[in-house]
Amino acid sequence: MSESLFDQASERLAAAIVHVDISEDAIERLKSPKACLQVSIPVRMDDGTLKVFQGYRVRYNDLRGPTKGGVRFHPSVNMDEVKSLAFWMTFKCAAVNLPFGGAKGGVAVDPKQLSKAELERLSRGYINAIADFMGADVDIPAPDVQTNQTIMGWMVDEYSNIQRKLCPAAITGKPIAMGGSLGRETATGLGAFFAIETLLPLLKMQREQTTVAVQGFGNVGAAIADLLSKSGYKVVAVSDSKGGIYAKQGLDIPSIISYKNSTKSFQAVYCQDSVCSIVEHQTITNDELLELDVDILIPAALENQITKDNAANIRAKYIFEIANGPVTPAADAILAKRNIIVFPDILINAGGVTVSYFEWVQNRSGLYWTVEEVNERLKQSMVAETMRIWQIANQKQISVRTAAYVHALMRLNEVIEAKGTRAYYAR
Ligand SMILES: NC(=O)c1ccc[n+]([C@@H]2O[C@H](COP(=O)([O-])OP(=O)(O)OC[C@H]3O[C@@H](n4cnc5c(N)ncnc54)[C@H](O)[C@@H]3O)[C@@H](O)[C@H]2O)c1
Ligand SMILES: N[C@@H](CCC(=O)O)C(=O)O
Repeated sequence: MSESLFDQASERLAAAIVHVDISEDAIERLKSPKACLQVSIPVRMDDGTLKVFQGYRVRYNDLRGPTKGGVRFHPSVNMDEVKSLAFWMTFKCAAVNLPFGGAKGGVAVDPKQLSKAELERLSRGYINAIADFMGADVDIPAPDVQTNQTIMGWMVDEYSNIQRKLCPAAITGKPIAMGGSLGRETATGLGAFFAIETLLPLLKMQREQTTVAVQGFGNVGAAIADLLSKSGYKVVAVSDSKGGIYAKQGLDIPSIISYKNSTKSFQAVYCQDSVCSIVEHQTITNDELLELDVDILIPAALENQITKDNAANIRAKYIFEIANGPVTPAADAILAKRNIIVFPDILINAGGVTVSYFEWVQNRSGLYWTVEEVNERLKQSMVAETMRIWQIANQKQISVRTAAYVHALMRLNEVIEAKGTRAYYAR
């Protein structure tokens, strides 16, 4: 039987616990989710028919604070995936020292097949179905794959209607007009950028000589490609679910973004002469992108992209995981033997949830920050946690991924110890 995504996620914990002085009780607590909810969401479609969608929310662990994590709208969403994503959120929030536990949610749907009105009804229906499971002190949703500010706006409005009061801190990644934080939309990409910039001199690399390929050109993939290319890195390849483009001399990312925004189609980017004329390029498949001979490979789409089947073909020197779970444990082992260093999701993509935390703080204090303040605080956190995890990896001679889990586990263990046995129902 093939390993489930959650089995794969759990392997990360097993690899880390041998390097941490942590009690058996604490390990047991972290092996399974606190609560898993599956809901049916009836939605009236524009043609008058009723369609029922399956929704999920997993609160993995709330030892360090209210659970936190995004909501994904994608046809392949299922309980195993949501549980794994919630597990990663738990370790991510601890790795960057946010006072949150981990959660994740999702709906099995292809949002591109819905009209805007249907999408709004589904988003509101999802919140209606999980309303008793969430709240600013309980569980705080946010954007993830194929959800965005607009959807978060509908969701927080629905939750506030149910509670009969404004509840801005119950959901992050909202429109600015509804209490969203400046800088949240680009935060995941910017956080990853700060991590890469921190590591670059340690890896003895220079921006202008560094080639980069980015898989996924959505909220986070486009942002990191843009930041890197504007800072002098040579972004030679980008892709979305339908395929990608490659140019040895580097792509003009701002033009590609503006072209994609105006045509609403990434595919048009590599089919239209106007962009072909900006820089000569060739089209490539996603598989080809992953196997390009580049310095840095950035998977920024979905999980399970680098597996035992293609790990031997990866030619990048470094992999920075912006997607959650893009490299499987079996692939990790193959990459490690080939001296390819993987910088893990729970560190590299933590910028998004970090600025979600800033948004929650701003909502609760009623005092709003400038984008400069947001970005400066994000930078301080990403630089400090990246350095610490890199040091742990070097001191203990372990992978950077295991070091990130060790770092998170030490913080989780502290709170488990501090709470004592009263945290357990059975003694
Ligand atoms: N949005 C956030 O705040 C945030 C924060 C941290 C991590 N992440 C993670 O980053 C990843 C991307 O999230 P996003 O918010 O950018 O989603 P998005 O929906 O905005 O973009 C996803 C992109 O991936 C592409 N894609 C989908 N399947 C693909 C495939 N098989 N091959 C290549 N490209 C494919 C899509 O076409 C799209 O360009 C996810 O793993 C998500 O969990 C997101
Ligand atoms: N979905 C994002 C952001 C979560 C949040 O902001 O709560 C993640 O995977 O980190």
